[in-house]
Amino acid sequence: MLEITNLTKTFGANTAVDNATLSFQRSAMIGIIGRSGAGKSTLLRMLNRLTDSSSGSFTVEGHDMTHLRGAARRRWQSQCAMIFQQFNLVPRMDVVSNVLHGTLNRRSTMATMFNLYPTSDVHRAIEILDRLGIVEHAPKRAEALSGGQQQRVAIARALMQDPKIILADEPIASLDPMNAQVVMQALRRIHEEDGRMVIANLHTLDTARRYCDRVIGMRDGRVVFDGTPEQLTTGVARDIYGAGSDFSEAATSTAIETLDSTDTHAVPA
Ligand SMILES: Nc1ncnc2c1ncn2[C@@H]1O[C@H](COP(=O)(O)OP(=O)(O)OP(=O)(O)O)[C@@H](O)[C@H]1O
Repeated sequence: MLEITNLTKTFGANTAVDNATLSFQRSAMIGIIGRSGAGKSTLLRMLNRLTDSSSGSFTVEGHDMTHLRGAARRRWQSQCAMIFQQFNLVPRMDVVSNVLHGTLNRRSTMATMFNLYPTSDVHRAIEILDRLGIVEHAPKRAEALSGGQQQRVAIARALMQDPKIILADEPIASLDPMNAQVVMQALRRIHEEDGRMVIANLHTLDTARRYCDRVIGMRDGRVVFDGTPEQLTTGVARDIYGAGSDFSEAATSTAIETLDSTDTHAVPA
């Protein structure tokens, strides 16, 4: 369904993504790993058409998306929703209105100016919030929610677009381990239950192994690994991260702890 061919992005003399060629025949949950500056964000931004590529192309179901302009580009952007590390919500606006912003591409300027949403969209927003386990927060300002809850609002906003693909750029990098787990489980469920493709840039190996069907490793702009979580051995990870024999997986890892460890702490009487 998604074919990426020699996709390249240069910034001056710096090649951020270097001839990436990847084939995605069916929907999957995909993790992209690699050290800071490897080109992971730039790759996602090219797919979403937030950034123009310098050369190469990508097609979705045979249609070239690389050179779309204007309304066609905006249509594509609504089919591949993007989620960011910093959630990108409107902090003072209530949760439901933030979610309804996911329909902006479909609404007229007048409707947007006066915050007029069809009742069916409001109902759908509530349903999606319920599915993500945060419906009780619907009337609150986004800024009153925890980081993990805010990221789930951002996922809800993405789902309002009914996207084919969800691109997540470091979706859990700002979250504590428990919230990270909840957000990754939400993304996994969306993939499994809806059949949507999820491509997530992840900064921890254990998260990629645990939640993804396929892992792509990038180093210095190039795709240097493309395989299953089982194939992602410590040796392979060392190559992706360009580390020496002293490489420790823990250095890339924020292993998700369970609440069990905190349960054992005695509570003072
Ligand atoms: N707008 C830009 N202008 C100039 N250089 C850029 C721009 N965006 C990215 N780069 C450069 O492209 C390279 C790849 O950056 P990118 O953000 O894609 O990497 P990354 O793997 O996502 O890293 P991180 O995990 O730190 O976000 C880096 O060298 C970066 O400095």
